[in-house]
Amino acid sequence: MSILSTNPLRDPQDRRLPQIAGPCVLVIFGVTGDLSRKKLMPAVYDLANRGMLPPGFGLVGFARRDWATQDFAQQVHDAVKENARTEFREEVWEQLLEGIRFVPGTFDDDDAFIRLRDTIQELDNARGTGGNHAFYLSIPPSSFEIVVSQLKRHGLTERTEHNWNRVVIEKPFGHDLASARDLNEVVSSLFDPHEVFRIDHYLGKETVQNMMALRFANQMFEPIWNNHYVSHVQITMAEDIGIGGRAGYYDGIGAARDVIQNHLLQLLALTAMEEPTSFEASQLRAEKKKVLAAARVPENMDLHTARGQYCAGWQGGRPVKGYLEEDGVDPASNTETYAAIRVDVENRRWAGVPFYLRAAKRMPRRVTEVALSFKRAPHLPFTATDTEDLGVNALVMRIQPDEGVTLRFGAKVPGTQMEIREVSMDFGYGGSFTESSPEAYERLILDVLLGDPPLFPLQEEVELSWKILDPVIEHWAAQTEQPQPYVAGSWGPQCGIDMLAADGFTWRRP
Ligand SMILES: NC(=O)C1=CN([C@@H]2O[C@H](COP(=O)(O)OP(=O)(O)OC[C@H]3O[C@@H](n4cnc5c(N)ncnc54)[C@H](OP(=O)(O)O)[C@@H]3O)[C@@H](O)[C@H]2O)C=CC1
Ligand SMILES: O=C1O[C@H](COP(=O)(O)O)[C@@H](O)[C@H](O)[C@H]1O
Repeated sequence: MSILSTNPLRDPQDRRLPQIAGPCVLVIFGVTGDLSRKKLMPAVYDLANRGMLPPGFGLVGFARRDWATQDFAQQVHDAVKENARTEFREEVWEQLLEGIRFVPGTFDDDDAFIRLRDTIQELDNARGTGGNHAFYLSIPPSSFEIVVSQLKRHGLTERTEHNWNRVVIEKPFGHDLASARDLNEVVSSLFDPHEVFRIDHYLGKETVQNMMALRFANQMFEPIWNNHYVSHVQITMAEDIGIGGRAGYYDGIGAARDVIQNHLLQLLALTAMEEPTSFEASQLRAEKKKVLAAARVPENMDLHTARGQYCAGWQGGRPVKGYLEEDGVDPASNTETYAAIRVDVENRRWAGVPFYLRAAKRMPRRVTEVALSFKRAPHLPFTATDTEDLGVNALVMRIQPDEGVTLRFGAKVPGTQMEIREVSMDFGYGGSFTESSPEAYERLILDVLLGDPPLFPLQEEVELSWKILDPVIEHWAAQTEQPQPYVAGSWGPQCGIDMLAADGFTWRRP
């Protein structure tokens, strides 16, 4: 019996549910890595549990550990038990298990790719996949090219009109504009554009998709969504964690390339774009592209950018025990773990409204939000004392972890005086919906298997984002001093505070 037909989590009559993927094999390169363990394998299980995967689904792991399929299956099982969103059901697991295989090898090992091809063929036959394959590259960006070339070399990119082969590439796509173009040249020589899925998992988040619902399904926000009313926008992605065991990837990449180039600029694009004519991939991407093409960091980068590196504290006036002592980090590394930039969107709607983007590790708490701060009312018929605690009006889209939307405004404090104080009106997912949000990777993996592209950035978006960021990275690379230290658990270095103060603003403390 299929997972679908036994699944209590799925109501087959519900027309709003996304389609179910057809028979296929998903190959994950880098299955022993952090992302695969925490997100990808649990997402595959959750999809199976929700009835979104077909009975003929196969999962192949590729990594350099000398594992047998049982070892890999155990790894998937543990990852699922630890990180899946839905309850563990033995019958779902058993059915998934039948399609699980493991291929040990390194990316430059031709024999390993021959074994991979044989394994996929065996699964194609056993599971009736019709020769449909998705190759997920959850690997260091420096290995994207070699893996894609190996797929081609071993005939794994061949398709007919009856089957499909798709490649899923994790971010960051390149480390600057030139390398993104080089990588794209390799990828597009082997895959057609509609076969390439560049993942930016922020686009798979419910709350990020809700930004479009909030803006375009309602009448009341649009009239104030422009430079007549908005004074500035703050986009924050703060993480309380450090780099964990990911020094090999993170050191040399840093916060700006890791998340500003992709997640935060995508959030900016969704905040600033015009209404798309539909949510078809081409329309949505066209609007995002216009924003990214109009966005730039102002020229004075000493003033309008800031970078920092976390430390544990200070001793004798010097920072101690921080990022530089993490396992695998170059002790002289100038990689930033805090990055903040001002971006101006040079078009009629946003002229004069700075967008401030900040991303950092080892902040006081994990929070991602997009906050629009509004201008003050042109006239206040109150005394200055009445409005001492008024603050500025703000609309905050809380992306995570406390998902929802907050509106901040002034209200009269009960009593005989006309005293105004800042208050909040909150929408929270937990309180308003009984439906649970799928994890971003669940949605995105399903979209890959369905061949549904709107939530995947195009190469042009990737290039436009590098065009915005490259001058900043070049500016920082030319600096002789280290990124400014900040104590882990604080809201970042002084230069970040100064960056906003120069424009007369302060960072929100979410
Ligand atoms: N971790 C996260 O939270 C996120 C990560 N990403 C992106 O996902 C990708 C993977 O990240 P992450 O999982 O953190 O990285 P990890 O360093 O944790 O994992 C990398 C994986 O690649 C394998 N690998 C590396 N080199 C080779 C090689 N030469 N041959 C075979 N296998 C190899 C590793 O195998 P082995 O175990 O043998 O070393 C490991 O399985 C990156 O592009 C990253 O930007 C995106 C969003 C979030
Ligand atoms: O892309 C990345 O995102 C994670 C954070 O993801 P989130 O969904 O938990 O916000 C970040 O830790 C990692 O450095 C980065 O590569």
